[in-house]
Amino acid sequence: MPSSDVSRKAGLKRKLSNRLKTSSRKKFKVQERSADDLPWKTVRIPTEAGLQGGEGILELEEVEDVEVIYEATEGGRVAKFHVIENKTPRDEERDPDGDETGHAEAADNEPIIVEDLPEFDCKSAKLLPEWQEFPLHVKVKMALHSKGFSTPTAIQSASLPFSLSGRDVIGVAQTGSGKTLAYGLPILHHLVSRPRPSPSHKRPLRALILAPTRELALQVSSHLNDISYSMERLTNARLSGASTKEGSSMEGSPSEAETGKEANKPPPHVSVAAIVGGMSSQKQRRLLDRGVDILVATPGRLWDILQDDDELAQEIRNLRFLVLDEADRMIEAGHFAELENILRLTLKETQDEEIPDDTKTNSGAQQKAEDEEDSKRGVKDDLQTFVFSATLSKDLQRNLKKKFRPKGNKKHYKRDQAPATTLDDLLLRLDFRDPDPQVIDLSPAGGVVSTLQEAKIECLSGDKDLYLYYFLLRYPGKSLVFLSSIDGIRRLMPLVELLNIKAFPLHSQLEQRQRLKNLDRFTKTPNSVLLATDIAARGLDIPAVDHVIHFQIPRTADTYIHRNGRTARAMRKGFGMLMVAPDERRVVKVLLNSLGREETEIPEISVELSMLDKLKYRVQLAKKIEIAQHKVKKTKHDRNWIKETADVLGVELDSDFVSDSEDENKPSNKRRKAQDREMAAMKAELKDLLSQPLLAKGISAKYITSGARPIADDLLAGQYNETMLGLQKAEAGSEVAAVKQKKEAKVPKAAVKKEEMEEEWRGASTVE
Ligand SMILES: Nc1ncnc2c1ncn2[C@@H]1O[C@H](COP(=O)(O)OP(=O)(O)OP(=O)(O)O)[C@@H](O)[C@H]1O
Repeated sequence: MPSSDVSRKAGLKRKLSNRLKTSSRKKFKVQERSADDLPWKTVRIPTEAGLQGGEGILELEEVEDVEVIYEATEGGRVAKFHVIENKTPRDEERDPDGDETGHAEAADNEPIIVEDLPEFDCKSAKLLPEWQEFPLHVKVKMALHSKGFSTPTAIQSASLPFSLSGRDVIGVAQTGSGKTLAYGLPILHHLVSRPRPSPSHKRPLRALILAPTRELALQVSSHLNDISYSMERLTNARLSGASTKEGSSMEGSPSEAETGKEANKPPPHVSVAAIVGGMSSQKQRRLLDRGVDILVATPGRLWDILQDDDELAQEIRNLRFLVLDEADRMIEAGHFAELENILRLTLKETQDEEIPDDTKTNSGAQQKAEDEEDSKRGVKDDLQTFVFSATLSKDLQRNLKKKFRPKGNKKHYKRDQAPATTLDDLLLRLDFRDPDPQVIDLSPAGGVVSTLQEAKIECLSGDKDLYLYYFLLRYPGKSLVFLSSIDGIRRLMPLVELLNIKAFPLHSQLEQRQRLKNLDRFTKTPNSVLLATDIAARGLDIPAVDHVIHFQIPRTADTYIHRNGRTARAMRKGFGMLMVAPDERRVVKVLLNSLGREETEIPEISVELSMLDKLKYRVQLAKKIEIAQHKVKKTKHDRNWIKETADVLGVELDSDFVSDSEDENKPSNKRRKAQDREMAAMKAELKDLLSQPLLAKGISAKYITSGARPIADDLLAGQYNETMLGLQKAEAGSEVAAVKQKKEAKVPKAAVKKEEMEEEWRGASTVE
């Protein structure tokens, strides 16, 4: 290490110390690092020095912007290294003083915040070698380490070099590939690199993340909060005068929040909040009044709040980061107008933006000149924009890029321009400050994640309930079942419950609190089922979903990709199954063709027909009960409605109607009683059926070592299906592969087709 550098920085420290001694101003500690983790740069050794090879010197390194502080400890004098601000080029442009909180000149009586950064040496301890190339703040790295994220995902690796150097990024990568942190890490890095905001100042909004659904917005905010909490926990920050905890380690000593020492706790370095519809808007407003760094919002609720909050509107005009997560879905979700209104706030104040006029073209020379002008101009101001999705059409990506290419024959976008009509139109109005936003497209061919096994079941639509029941028993696990309509969920829910399947609904007509509760219960209940509409299709990161079942066919290829994306996340295995009725076959074909795929690529799952027969009666009986229950509920509901309406209108009801419920001998009451008895009998029968073991063909339950298929060995090896005795435990994907191989190996193609067709269209059950 060249000693001149160190002594220069030591001098700087002395200067700082002197100033601090004479002032009671707020003091911020900058990053503290171990010697090995300083931003060392290799010194090029001139060839003329003649030191190459064999001289005992392999590499010389130097370091800049580091304070060396000597502390007297019991064990002697200890040197500590403080790195001064870790900035992106844009930070420097915007904020040469390194304080964008607007309170560098803090009040004299403010408390001092002290932080203990634990020894975190990713270089020498090799804790996070895979993250080494990314200049992320040490606190961010510590949090990544504590979460066990030892390797960046592909989209993170590909986008971080650009986002950390201040560029705008359009990122497309498969579902479950870590896109949230791909855009979240540069934001966290930026925020944690500035001094910790003062407790007595409202922090200005720095990042706005827009997400299409409430659940996704809440999930993104909790994901980022999680990292922020980890940073906090590992940093052990406290207000000066508070007792110091000893032995702060990489795993982190308990935080003050955990030990209840709230009084000494400074505000978090980074604060993240979500504002979404369906939750208390007063509370959300209070949150905003207190000030947050990162706001995650659905466009609808944000626009509601913005309409009477000029301060927030102003903050959005001054954002440092704007993120559109799953932008394509935001349009489908009917947030078009609100989204556009919000985006208008982020347009550059002084200059109308340009969008290309595709009807006119540029000459090559003109184009070149304008490109040069662009690159000379560099970034216009400091807003960084990130657009991420698993599905952003190639056309749109091209158009977004093209926006910055041909500058001749400019068409100006004005603030009062007519509303956008398509996603392309809308995104083209995004005011990227970067003259050449970086497009990173890592989406897999055909939209299929490599760890996803796809399959289908072809059956009559009336048989879907039966096949679904079969699937859930045959392949226990966490299953997310997608339906296209809320009515469909309302019909299926009581049926699966009668069949003793643990199921939870999720759709837009449920209250937000109930939606979150159901998601949580689904997450925590093993072998449970979530019956959901497409509000659950995008972005939700529910841990360990084993199966995605398309009970009703998705309407678009994008929805198919996003639904499937709820499983096979973060390189885990997953299974997606289409349930195709004859009249849906064409839709499936079109859908797959639009992904450049063939319908025949998706194999059929093998079904144990003998088992299906046994389940048929259960399903029929459950349906009968469900229909009868529905009838009773409806009659009750109608009677109550008539009574309530009559009350409101002050109308007297017919005496027969009023006394109906009391008179035992009335024919209608007798009928009702008989119905109740019938219902009780059916329920008892179903209960009995559900309690009986389901035996596969050739199985003897009494003599497990005999019968056509002895099951003793499977039982001993724990390889048995718990509800279907005689069938081995199996993963849904493995049975698909077996069928594929069998067909390919043994049966001539023509014969397979005929046999399959007969089976496919015969149907298995009828609804009575
Ligand atoms: N570097 C990493 N190492 C390990 N796990 C990670 C890493 N980054 C993110 N994850 C985890 O991967 C999971 C998926 O991440 P995320 O929800 O960001 O995916 P996504 O690409 O946004 O998916 P979708 O397109 O469905 O919204 C999360 O549980 C997240 O915690």
